[in-house]
Amino acid sequence: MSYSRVKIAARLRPAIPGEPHDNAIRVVHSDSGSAISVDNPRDPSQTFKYPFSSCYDQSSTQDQIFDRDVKPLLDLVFSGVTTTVFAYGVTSSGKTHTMQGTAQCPGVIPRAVEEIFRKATAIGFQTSIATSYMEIYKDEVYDLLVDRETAVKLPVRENEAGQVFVANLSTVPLDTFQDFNKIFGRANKQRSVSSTNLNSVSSRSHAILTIHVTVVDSDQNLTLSGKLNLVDLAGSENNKLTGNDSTRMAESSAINKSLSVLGQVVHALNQGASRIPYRNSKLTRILQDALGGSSVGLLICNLAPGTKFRQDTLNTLNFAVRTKNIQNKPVVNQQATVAASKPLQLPPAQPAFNSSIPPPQPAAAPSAGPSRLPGPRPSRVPRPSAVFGDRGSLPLAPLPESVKVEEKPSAVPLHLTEDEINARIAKAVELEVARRLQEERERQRRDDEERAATAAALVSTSASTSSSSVASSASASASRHPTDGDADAEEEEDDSHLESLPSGLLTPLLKSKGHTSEDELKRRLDELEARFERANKAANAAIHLADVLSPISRKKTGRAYVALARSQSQKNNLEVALGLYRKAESYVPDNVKLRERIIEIEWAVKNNRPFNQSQSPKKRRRATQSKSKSSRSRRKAATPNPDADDDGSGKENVDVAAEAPSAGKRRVENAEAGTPPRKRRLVKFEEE
Ligand SMILES: Nc1ncnc2c1ncn2[C@@H]1O[C@H](COP(=O)(O)OP(=O)(O)OP(=O)(O)O)[C@@H](O)[C@H]1O
Repeated sequence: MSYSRVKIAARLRPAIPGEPHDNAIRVVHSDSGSAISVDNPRDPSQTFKYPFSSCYDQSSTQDQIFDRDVKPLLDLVFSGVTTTVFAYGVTSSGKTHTMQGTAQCPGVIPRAVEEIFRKATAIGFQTSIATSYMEIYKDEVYDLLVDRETAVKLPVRENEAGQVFVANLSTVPLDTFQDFNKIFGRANKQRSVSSTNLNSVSSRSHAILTIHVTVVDSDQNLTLSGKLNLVDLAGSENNKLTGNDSTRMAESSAINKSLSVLGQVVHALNQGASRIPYRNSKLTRILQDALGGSSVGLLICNLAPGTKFRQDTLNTLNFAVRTKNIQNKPVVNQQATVAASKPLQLPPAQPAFNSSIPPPQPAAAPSAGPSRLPGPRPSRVPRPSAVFGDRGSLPLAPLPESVKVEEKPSAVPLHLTEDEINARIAKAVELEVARRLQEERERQRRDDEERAATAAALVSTSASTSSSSVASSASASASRHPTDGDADAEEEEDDSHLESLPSGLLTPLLKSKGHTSEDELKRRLDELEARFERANKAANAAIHLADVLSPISRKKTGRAYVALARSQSQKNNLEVALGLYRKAESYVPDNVKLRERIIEIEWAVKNNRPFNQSQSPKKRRRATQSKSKSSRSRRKAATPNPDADDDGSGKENVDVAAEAPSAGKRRVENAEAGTPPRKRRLVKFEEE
């Protein structure tokens, strides 16, 4: 199988009037290539370098980007390959400017369509061009080629071949570039935009324009169906900077959520995960083909200049680095051309985005004919191809080796008998029923996931009185690592992301609300594990529950076990506590403090010694506060407290590993000696 990686182009926009600008983000060119250079926010003497094959600086022009990175892809479209160009970046970084541009400085979209018309004329073969245009606004899909007033939410569906398509999306045949300009201009007025502090015309939706190109070689009896998807993503937003009101906030949260899922998809693809969470948002579902599918991809990373945008820039660049590794398996969509025959009325089940559409009407001689909008939706029923004169074989661009040629069955069956037609209708009905069942299953799955997320939160509530501080410490920790980028941080924030958890698994944890007794918590945790074991057995798999929970759920489950363990150790049931701490460790294996606690209790059990439980969280907090007042009083306040790490909430046991790895190492070493680990550790603290 041949692969094609997503190509990356980075573009830094100039500062716009009134915007403070500095040199924190730069484009550098050297003998080894070009790169984006960003000062390290924590240490300005250091810089991060992101090398990409195309880096455009603030003086770059629209035609430079088009000529160098987009134009070469158009040959592929004429060869029957789906190609996707998407602009990604924080709000106001120049995505719409790059993709749409202005009348004076047209962007990638008008340039690409103009070039497609030019090529269509030049190749001298029967070529038809059509367009569809949709926006994803608050995770709903709308057709931008119909009147806004009458536009309805469009469902995203999958056909029997597993191809995702937007049902009822109109596809408008185009005769000339001028036709396109009119339609595109009108549609853009319908796109959802608003003014924010960062951008007076900020896009509030993701816009996906598709140009369908169908080339017919009647001599070879071949029809090639290529597509160019041009995607202007909405920008990720920091609500503090944008000054969003409640409506904008709702839009912003939908934008950020879908971009977060995009990050998760890219992350999962890079990890080679068995399940890629395409279905978690409409954006990723629709872009599925461009991300690890059969499309050739170009990601344009738009960057805004200056220190103000530095963190966003790092996030964008980290996303680009991950996207660079995605491998697509491009295919040529070709099918045998069929002679004209009586059109057959079949239910519209043709994918609108991810697979070839039926050939639209052949392009007529250029004319400034009336626009097809807002007339009735064009039919999506396959149209017969016309027969053309002898022109030899198609002068197609040589295909890269990575592109696989895929024969598709003819779009229009010939000479069907009535029985055959009935059989097809029956099949279509069956498919529709199957689709509805699938939708129902999908709905149930989503419900289960929501319940699972609630259950995980319930575990947390039961286990910890200060779980919110865990969340804030987790997010603080994420923000402390600028190069970690958006995808990881977002993944951590998404509590409900329980990847391959068998459905209904966490249901027992939902049974009662409010206060959960220790016994009840224990019972539910046992039930949770037992159910998982059963599911595991049924699936003949040897997977541990911890392996399938999301990081957040793992932490929460670990925390629940820590709470139980702590309670047992307070009652001096050390062996039981030890077992529970070990359970907790299986969910958070990297936690240094938890490991240390286990060693301490093991030591106490082995030597038949009591184990001294910690102070209450309040006391410990007070002790910590007084610590900061003076180093002298700190020594007194921190009276040798063997449990200083454990406030009973279990929270510290799941978040500190990254903070104190060296301390943890030191303590483990101590534990191997013959004296109680606590005392030795305290000596160490005194020494410090
Ligand atoms: N290369 C450029 N040269 C000149 N001006 C630019 C350039 N790129 C962007 N701009 C200007 O910056 C502003 C923001 O650009 P644009 O609207 O394209 O951002 P965006 O990333 O699409 O934002 P949003 O996500 O909020 O829609 C606009 O005023 C635009 O004209």
